[in-house]
Amino acid sequence: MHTKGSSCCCSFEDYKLTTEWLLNQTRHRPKVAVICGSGLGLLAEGAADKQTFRYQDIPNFPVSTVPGHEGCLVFGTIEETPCVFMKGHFHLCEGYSLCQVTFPVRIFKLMGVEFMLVTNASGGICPDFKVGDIMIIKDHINLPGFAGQHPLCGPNDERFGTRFPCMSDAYSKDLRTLALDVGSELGCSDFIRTGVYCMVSGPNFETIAEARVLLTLGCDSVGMSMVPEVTVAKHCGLKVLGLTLVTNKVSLDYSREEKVNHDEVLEICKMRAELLQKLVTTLIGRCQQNINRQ
Ligand SMILES: O=P(O)(O)O[C@@H]1C[C@H](O)[C@@H](CO)O1
Ligand SMILES: Nc1nc2[nH]cnc2c(=O)[nH]1
Repeated sequence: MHTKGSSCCCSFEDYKLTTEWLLNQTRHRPKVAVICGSGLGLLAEGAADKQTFRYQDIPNFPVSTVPGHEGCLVFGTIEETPCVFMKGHFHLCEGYSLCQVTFPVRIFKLMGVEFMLVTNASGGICPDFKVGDIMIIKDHINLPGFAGQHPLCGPNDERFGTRFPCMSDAYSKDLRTLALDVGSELGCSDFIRTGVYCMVSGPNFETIAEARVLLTLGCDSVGMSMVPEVTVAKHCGLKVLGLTLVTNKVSLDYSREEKVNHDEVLEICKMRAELLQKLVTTLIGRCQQNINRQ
């Protein structure tokens, strides 16, 4: 089903088979999808009436290999809103094609999902950012995409979206405003930021020279995921909100000695997981009110 190389694409039958398999296995019909980044699987714990499927048991699904990614799909409800959570997502640096990385997004679309909340861990580039900040993503830079590593390269299936999609409004303004309002209600305004997120492939963290380039490009934080999923979500008409947790400061200065590592990333995710769960749960509840009003 998956072939290597940038023209990798899954056939519509592959998406249909997986979707039908899931629709037969669960009575849940999610309206909201939440992709949980490294160490953020706790977000799914707040759901009621949970039903869990391991990625390895779902036809055509890849499996998570990065520590901090449990590798299961959790259906459930948050304040009466039917949701589906990805406890762990996929990365280019794991060796997956972008078709595999973004495969779940089109499944969510076919299942009837309307909103997608994506979370991940990232390194803070903006000098004002602090470890533990939560950045609401207003825009992204798809660096791998500049070099043709792009989930929409290859044959375009019009059943999902247009050949040349607009990406300037990838992150819903309404959902960003809602996230800011909910953040301030929860007393988090001191560490809620808004900014531009840049994706690189990884798996190494940035050199100092690379970090300086990203700062010059206007990036506020950098990570190794999220952008392919957002791109495919926008292509197929899902509303998207991206929240990235700043788990470390990217070094911009040769005289500074600190060295980032994945354990440190997971430590900060653990510290903020409960608050992020509260933020996401409240947001989903408000989204439902928006859906009801539409
Ligand atoms: O939240 P994600 O999965 O993007 O986590 C980032 C990317 C790497 O998995 C990890 C590096 O520490 O952080
Ligand atoms: N590329 C990148 N990804 C991250 N994920 C968490 N922290 C970082 C970082 O500093 N750089």
